[in-house]
Amino acid sequence: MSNRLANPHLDTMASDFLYHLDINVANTQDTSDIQQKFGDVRVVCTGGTASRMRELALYMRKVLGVSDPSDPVDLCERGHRYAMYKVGPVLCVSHGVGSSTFSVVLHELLKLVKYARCQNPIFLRIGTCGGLGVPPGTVVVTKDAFNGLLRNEHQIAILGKLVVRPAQFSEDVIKNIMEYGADPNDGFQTISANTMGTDCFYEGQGRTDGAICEYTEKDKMDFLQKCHDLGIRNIEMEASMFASVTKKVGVKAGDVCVTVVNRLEGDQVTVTMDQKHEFEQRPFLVVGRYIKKLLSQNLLK
Ligand SMILES: O=P(O)(O)O[C@H]1O[C@H](CO)[C@@H](O)[C@H]1O
Ligand SMILES: O=c1cc[nH]c(=O)[nH]1
Repeated sequence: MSNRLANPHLDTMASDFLYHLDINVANTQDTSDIQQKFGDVRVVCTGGTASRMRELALYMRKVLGVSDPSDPVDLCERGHRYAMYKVGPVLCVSHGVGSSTFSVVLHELLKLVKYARCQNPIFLRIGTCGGLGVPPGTVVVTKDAFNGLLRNEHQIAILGKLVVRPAQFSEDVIKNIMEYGADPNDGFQTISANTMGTDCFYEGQGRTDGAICEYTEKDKMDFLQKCHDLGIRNIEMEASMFASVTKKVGVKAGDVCVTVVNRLEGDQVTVTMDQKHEFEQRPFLVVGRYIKKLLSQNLLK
C-alpha cells in the first residue's frame, strides 16, 4: 500500500476524527501517537458481529502464541458502533450487516492504517453466507465478487450519479489462503469460487420468505441456477463493495465465509446456534493458518 489513499482532500486536512471508531487523529502531519498504537498492524480482519471478532481475537492469541489471560479490550467501545480488538499485528473489527455499515468502518480503517503508516496491510472479511449447491459448513474463499445484478462490479450513487467500479480480490491473497489456509484433513471443504454480495438478505438474495416477494418459486430457482452457472457458490452482503473499495485504494484483500444454508434446498437458515457457532470457527482455522504463514514468511509484499 502506498501511503496515499484515493482522496487528494485528505492531504489538506490538519486533523481527522474517525468518528465511528472514536479515534482522533489530532495532527495529520505528526501521527506518531497513532503509529505507536497501530503501526505494527499487518492484517485487518473484519466480520459482521462483535462477538465473532472478540472470539477471533482470542483465537489469534493462540495462533500467534500471545499469552494474555486478560479479557480482550474493545478499542472502539466509546464509538458505540463497531468493536475493535488488537492482537499483536492483527486487528479484528466488526462491521455490521451489509455494505452500507461495512463501507463506513472500511473507509475509517483504511485511513487509520494510512495514518499509522502500516506496511502493506491485508484486509480480510471472515463471515457467514448462504451456499449454492454446497453443503452447509463449507468454507468459500471468494474469487470474483458479483453484485445483485450479477455483474462483477460494485455500483454506488455518488453526487447523484451511478459510479461503477470493478470488484476483484487480490489473486495472490486468494492463492495463498487456499495454499496455506485450506487443509483437506479439516473435516470440511474449503473451496475457492465466485460470491454474490447483495444489498438485501431477502428479495436481493431471491428469498421467498421475506416481508415482500413478487416472484414465484420457479423465478427464484431460475435465478439461483443462473448464479450457479456463473460459478457463484455463496451469497452474502458485502463482497462486491469490499472488493471494489480495497481494489480502488490498492490494498490487498480477501473474503472467507462459511455457508450456513444451501440455497438450492431452501431459504430459511435452520442451523442451530450451536452448529452456527461451530461453523463460524471454520474460517478461523483457515484464516489463522494463512495469517501465521503470512507473518512468518513475510508474504506481505
Ligand atoms: O456473518 P456476517 O459477517 O455478518 O455476513 C453475513 O451475514 C449477514 C446476514 O445475516 C450479512 O452481513 C452477510 O454478509
Ligand atoms: O443466506 C445467507 C446466509 C447468511 N448470510 C447471507 O447474507 N445470506
